[in-house]
Amino acid sequence: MASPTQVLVQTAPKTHPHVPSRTTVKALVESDGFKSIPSNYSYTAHPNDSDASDPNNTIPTIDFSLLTSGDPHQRSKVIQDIDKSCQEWGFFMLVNHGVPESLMKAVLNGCNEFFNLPMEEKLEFATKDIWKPIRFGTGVDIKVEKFFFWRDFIKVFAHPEFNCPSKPQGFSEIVQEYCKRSREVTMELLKAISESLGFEESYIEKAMNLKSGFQLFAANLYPPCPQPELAMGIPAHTDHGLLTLLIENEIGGLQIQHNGTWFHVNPLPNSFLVNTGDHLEILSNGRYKSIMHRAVVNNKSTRISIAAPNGPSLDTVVSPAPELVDNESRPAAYMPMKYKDYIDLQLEGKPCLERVRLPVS
Ligand SMILES: O=C(O)CCC(=O)C(=O)O
Ligand SMILES: [Fe+2]
Repeated sequence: MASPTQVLVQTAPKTHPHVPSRTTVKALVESDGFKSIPSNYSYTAHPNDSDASDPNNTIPTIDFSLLTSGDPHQRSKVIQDIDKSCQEWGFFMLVNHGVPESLMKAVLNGCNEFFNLPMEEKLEFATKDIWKPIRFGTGVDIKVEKFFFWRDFIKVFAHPEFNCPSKPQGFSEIVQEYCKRSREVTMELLKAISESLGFEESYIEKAMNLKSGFQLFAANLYPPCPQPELAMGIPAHTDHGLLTLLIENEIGGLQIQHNGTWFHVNPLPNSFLVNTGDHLEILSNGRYKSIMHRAVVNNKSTRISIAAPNGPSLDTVVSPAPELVDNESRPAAYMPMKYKDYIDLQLEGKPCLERVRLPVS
C-alpha cells in the first residue's frame, strides 16, 4: 500500500516540467516558468457564473457586545436578529466580539509562516486519513478527485484535545489561544441561539455535550492564480458542525448562497464571518439552514482564511430537538446519527445532509 503521503500529494501535471513530482499549489505557483493553470485544476463550471456582490450591505451584522452587555432588552433584540439571520441567511458578520485584533493578525501571520516552511516539514503531516489530528493537504477533494482545487490547507483537532505542529516557533501557542477565544465566542453565540429556538440558554451546550465538543482549526492558503475564472479554491459545500467562525487576511473570496444567488462577502475589518452548519440545521429541525458557501480565487494576492468550526462531541447522537418536532405539523426531518459517523459520511462522496434527511411524507 502506498504511504499516506504518496496518496494525498498530487502528481504535478506533465505540462509543467519544472514542477517537482510531488507538489502543493504554493509550490506550483512559485515554480519557474509558471504562467497558466494545469488542466486538472480547471473547474468545469465557471465559478463566477452567478456572482453577485453585496451592493446594499444586505448581509446581516450582529454586534456581539450587545449580547453580553447585561441589558436584557438589548440582548433579546440581538437574539431576534440572530434568529432572523440564521433563518434567512445562515450567515452573519460578528463585530465587537472582544477577540483582540492583534491575536487575529498573529494567527493569520502564524499560518502564513507555517505555509512558508520547507515542503518536507509540511509533508510530514500529509495524509488522506481525516481522523489524523494534524493534517496538511493540497487541493485534492476526496469527493471529486479528478479536479484539483486551488488551495493548500492545514487542519488540526483543537478541542477537546489540542493538537498543533510544533513549527514554526510560537505557532502552537498562538493557535491554541485563538482556538480558545473563538470557542468562547461560539459558546456565547450558541447560548443566544438556544434562546432564539425557545430554549434555556444552556440547552445546546447540554444536548450537544459541548464541554467535550469537537473543534477544528482549518487554515486555507489560496495562492494567486493566473486564471482565476477557471479555478476554484473550495467548491460549494456546507460545514458539518453547529457554527463556524471564519477570518481572512482582507483579500476577499468567500461567497455564500442566499435564495439561489451567490453573494460575495466583503468582511468588515476585524469581524468574524459566522456560518451555520449541518448540525444546527438538524438540531433545529430545519428552522436554520446550513449555508452553502465556497471560496473563489484571484490573480493578485495570496489569500489566507482560517475556519474554526465547532460541533457536538464526537460521540453525541444528534437528532432534531424533540421539542421542535410535532408528528402532525412538524415531523422530524432528519434521522439521528452519531457526529463521528456523520463526519465519516464525507468519504462516501455525497453531501452528508442528504444522507440523513428524511423523506417528507
Ligand atoms: O476560505 C473561505 O472563505 C472558506 C473556507 C471554508 O469554507 C472552509 O474551510 O470550510
Ligand atoms: Fe466551509
